[in-house]
Amino acid sequence: GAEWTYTGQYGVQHWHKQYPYCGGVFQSPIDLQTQLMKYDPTMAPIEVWNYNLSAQEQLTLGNNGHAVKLSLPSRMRISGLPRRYSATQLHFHWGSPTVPGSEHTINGKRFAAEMHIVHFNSDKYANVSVAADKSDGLAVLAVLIEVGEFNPAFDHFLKFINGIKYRDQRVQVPAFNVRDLLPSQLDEYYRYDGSLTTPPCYPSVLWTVFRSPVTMSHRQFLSLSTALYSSRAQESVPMPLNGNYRTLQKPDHRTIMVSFLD
Ligand SMILES: NS(=O)(=O)c1c(F)c(F)c(S(=O)(=O)CCO)c(N[C@H]2CCc3ccccc32)c1F
Ligand SMILES: [Zn+2]
Repeated sequence: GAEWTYTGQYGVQHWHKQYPYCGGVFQSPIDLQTQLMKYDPTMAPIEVWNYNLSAQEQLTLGNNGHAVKLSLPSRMRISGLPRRYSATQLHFHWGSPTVPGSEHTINGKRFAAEMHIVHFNSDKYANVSVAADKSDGLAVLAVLIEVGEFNPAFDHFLKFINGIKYRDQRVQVPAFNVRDLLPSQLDEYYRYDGSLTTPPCYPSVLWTVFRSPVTMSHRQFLSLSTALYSSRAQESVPMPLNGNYRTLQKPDHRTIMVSFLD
């Protein structure tokens, strides 16, 4: 898309000049603070459907200059939300090898990285582009990532990451069981109304942030946080892609619903 970055003259504090919603209300990410939380016993465990893709199928892994993005088939769905949502893509936010870079924080704790699986309200809208600016358009599953145990599920695409080092590069990768990227427990999560965390920052996202983080090994994390550039291959000055997380936004008197009672 048009020029925007995370730092410098087109960085997060400047987005609102070209993308007015970025200066609006109900923005994401936010700090998930205990004092804003309210237990909601009606929030059912998240259920995923058709996440177990076969290796015969291929997915597009791409570097769009802002994040590493994996395309997903719309038959992948989630339920346990007010409506049914179909997947469109997943992507990651990270810091650097030494600086954590999750987007959401929990009582001020920032995690090493964060994965987002973007879904759109397929009951109501034909595709994600039509849904993206509708208040009931999108639902994103957010998974916090810590450095720890090796996680074979991440290698399904990390092993191809050197094929998309530069902006606009894409490769086809064999599909896999995307459920393996999620925490084992899908019943404990935070829920709030927010926005895209990148321009155009539409306030159209029902956020579900799982309480349990997942892990990847230090080697896997180094690969994610050091392999990519936000610049194109032919550009003379390569710009490393890291720190692609937005600053924390105001709670704007929002309540964070939680599905657990501790
Ligand atoms: N953190 S996040 O989940 O809010 C989020 C991103 F962080 C992100 F990078 C992207 S993007 O499409 O890769 C690049 C910017 O549009 C999207 N893509 C969204 C933005 C608008 C749009 C329109 C069609 C398909 C996907 C998206 C996104 F929803
Ligand atoms: Zn994201």
